[in-house]
Amino acid sequence: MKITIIGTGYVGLVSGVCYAEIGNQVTCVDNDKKKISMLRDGEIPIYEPGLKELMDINMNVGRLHFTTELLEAVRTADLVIVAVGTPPLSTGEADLSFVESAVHQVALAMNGYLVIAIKSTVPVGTNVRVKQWIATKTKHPFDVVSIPEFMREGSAIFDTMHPDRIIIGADSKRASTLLFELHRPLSDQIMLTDIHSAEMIKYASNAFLATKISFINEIANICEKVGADVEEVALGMGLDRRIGSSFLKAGIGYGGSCFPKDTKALIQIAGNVEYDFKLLKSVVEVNQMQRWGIIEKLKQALGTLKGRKIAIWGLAFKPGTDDVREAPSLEIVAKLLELGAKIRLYDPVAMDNFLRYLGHPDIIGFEDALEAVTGCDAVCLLTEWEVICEINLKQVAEVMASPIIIDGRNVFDYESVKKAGIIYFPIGRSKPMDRIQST
Ligand SMILES: NC(=O)c1ccc[n+]([C@@H]2O[C@H](COP(=O)([O-])OP(=O)(O)OC[C@H]3O[C@@H](n4cnc5c(N)ncnc54)[C@H](O)[C@@H]3O)[C@@H](O)[C@H]2O)c1
Ligand SMILES: O=c1ccn([C@@H]2O[C@H](COP(=O)(O)OP(=O)(O)O[C@H]3O[C@H](CO)[C@@H](O)[C@H](O)[C@H]3O)[C@@H](O)[C@H]2O)c(=O)[nH]1
Repeated sequence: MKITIIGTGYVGLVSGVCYAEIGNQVTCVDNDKKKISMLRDGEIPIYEPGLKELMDINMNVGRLHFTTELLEAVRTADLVIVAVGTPPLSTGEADLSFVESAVHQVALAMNGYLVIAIKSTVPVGTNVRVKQWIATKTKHPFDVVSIPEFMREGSAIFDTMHPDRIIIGADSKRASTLLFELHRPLSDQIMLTDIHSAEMIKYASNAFLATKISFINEIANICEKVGADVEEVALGMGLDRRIGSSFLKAGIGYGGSCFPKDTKALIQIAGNVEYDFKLLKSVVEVNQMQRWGIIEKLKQALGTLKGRKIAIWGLAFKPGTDDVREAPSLEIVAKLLELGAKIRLYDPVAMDNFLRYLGHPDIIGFEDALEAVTGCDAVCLLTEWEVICEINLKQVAEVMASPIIIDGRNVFDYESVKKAGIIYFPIGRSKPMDRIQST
């Protein structure tokens, strides 16, 4: 199948590479000339494990191409997939201007029947508007299909090649058959549904996962007060198959380019039809509060933070990516600077992106996790990179001015930190000794 993808960001690039890998001819279009020139030279603008290797293979066999020439790419395609961004507006609503502009360009380029599939995350009802936008610009016949994307950054290739399910929202047999054929090699769990439901499945899935995270974070906060251990609680809850163990990891809350934006957008979608989505509003509020737990623990450990040297381990919103969009690290570091702390940063891949958002004379970046904590009064672990989880805690204790770890991702166990002589503040875990005493 000849596929043209408009928008070569995380989703467009990973999808393009994977569709090529299963034998399709793929052209990825972007209006960012610098990005396309990099990609043509075989360089990738993002950090995503396994992506470069798969991209090289498919470029070398001539199945994967990059261009800024949308018109030619649309005219030669059996299927056009739109994967441009839908960032949040200040109201929380999704900004659909990139989608609107992209489909206008597609409509103007059409020279016959075309299936246009929307992969961008768009509010319920958008694809009906997309049809209207296209119809005003072309006389050629077309179908619009919704194919929401569920990949996670950091494991995007695996998620795309082995998806739990494919959702196809369509109102035309011809179009849904084309999309079904494309995805058949990837999954035997393909659900055909109407367009509105497909759009809602995407938001509802992200909102549900975000709810699980905020739920376990509140349980963690209660655990701290009643002498329980949230890691034990999550393990015990997850053994119930109706609950499941995933997305029950307590910490500093969710970040990234999707959960924060999509939860707020769903609150708006509900609000637009006069429905007050109380539960989801609380999920967002709990998530926002959760990151301040790190600052509270630092104050508990050090008293004032003015003039203190604080190290930050991990800046990306999760391990496996260089993405810092809506990462808790941004707000936590900004708050620490406001409180007068001197910041030492370490992240294996996200440092440059972070400093682009938040450069400051009181911030110094390091290329080594141990160097970053040397001489520091405390370190806050914000992203559970493997290299940080496996650090030699004894060495950490030796080089720090005071060996204090605030563990925002609960990666260390009490025995190891105790042996290393570290003063340890995890999230939602009371010390085993305290638990024994409280029984
Ligand atoms: N990032 C993820 O993990 C993820 C996962 C699932 C769904 N989504 C959704 O997918 C969509 C894309 O997300 P992303 O993270 O890939 O965004 P992104 O910002 O990384 O990439 C979007 C790309 O589209 C390009 N673009 C914008 N307008 C264009 C136009 N008119 N013509 C050609 N190119 C254009 C931009 O230059 C950019 O390269 C969003 O709606 C997002 O919510 C993202
Ligand atoms: O138990 C957990 C699981 C995740 N997180 C945090 O939640 C955020 C999101 O993590 P994850 O879902 O793994 O990454 P994303 O790449 O944002 O993927 C989500 O958002 C994408 C964009 O919509 C969807 O496609 C994916 O299905 C959905 O998982 C990160 O900050 C994690 O640290 C937790 O705090 N606890």
